[in-house]
Amino acid sequence: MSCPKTEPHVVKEEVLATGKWVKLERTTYVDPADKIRTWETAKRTTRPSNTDADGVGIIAILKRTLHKDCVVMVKQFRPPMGCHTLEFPAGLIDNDETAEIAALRELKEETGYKGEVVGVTPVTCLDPGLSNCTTQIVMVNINGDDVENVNPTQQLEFVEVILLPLDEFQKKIDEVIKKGNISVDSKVYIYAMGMSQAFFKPNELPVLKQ
Ligand SMILES: Nc1nc(=O)[nH]c2c1ncn2[C@H]1C[C@H](O)[C@@H](COP(=O)(O)OP(=O)(O)O)O1
Repeated sequence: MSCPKTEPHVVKEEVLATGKWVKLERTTYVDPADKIRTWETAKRTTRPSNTDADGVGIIAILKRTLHKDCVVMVKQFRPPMGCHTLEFPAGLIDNDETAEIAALRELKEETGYKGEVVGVTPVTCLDPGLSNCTTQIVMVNINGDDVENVNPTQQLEFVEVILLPLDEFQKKIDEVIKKGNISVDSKVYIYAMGMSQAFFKPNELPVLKQ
């Protein structure tokens, strides 16, 4: 016997606790079997009214003469993880900012580099089983030969900038992980796996397999 199919939807959102940056809600929803259920949901309190994205992540490629292209990464202590993390530069979108403007501002603040936007993703979710948090990934090229990018000055003293060659990205990340006590952002690792696939096994892309 087949179950009747309902379009699942949210019917109620109750705030259980609110902090300055984050709130906890009880979300009441109707599931596909037409049953009423609840979910514990975390939300940021800071999402600007002009966008569905909370923040941006920045894939910044540093291009310099006579150097390999490098991905600009940041290492910092993340209190929720209780350890350092290796991430793409990232940050929250300020009110009335576009993703592109936020990305160039955050890149400059966190790494000192001035970049040029070459692409931007749609709004994507980050951890949908826990939170409605969203991000747009912004692709940025940095002209490392430009005089203002030769000795970049960051504005955040607790953020360490790490340059990793694009053609060995996954290998270099694995080396960082081996040293221990650091967590790598899953977006970073998945990008690294995609790069390895593209560089070393282009004919084995899953889409080409029968
Ligand atoms: N969940 C958070 N708890 C906090 O206590 N403070 C937080 C949270 N999220 C952001 N912030 C604060 C910390 C910074 O001062 C500002 C801006 O963060 P931003 O640099 O834009 O984003 P991250 O790269 O994710 O730190 O917000």
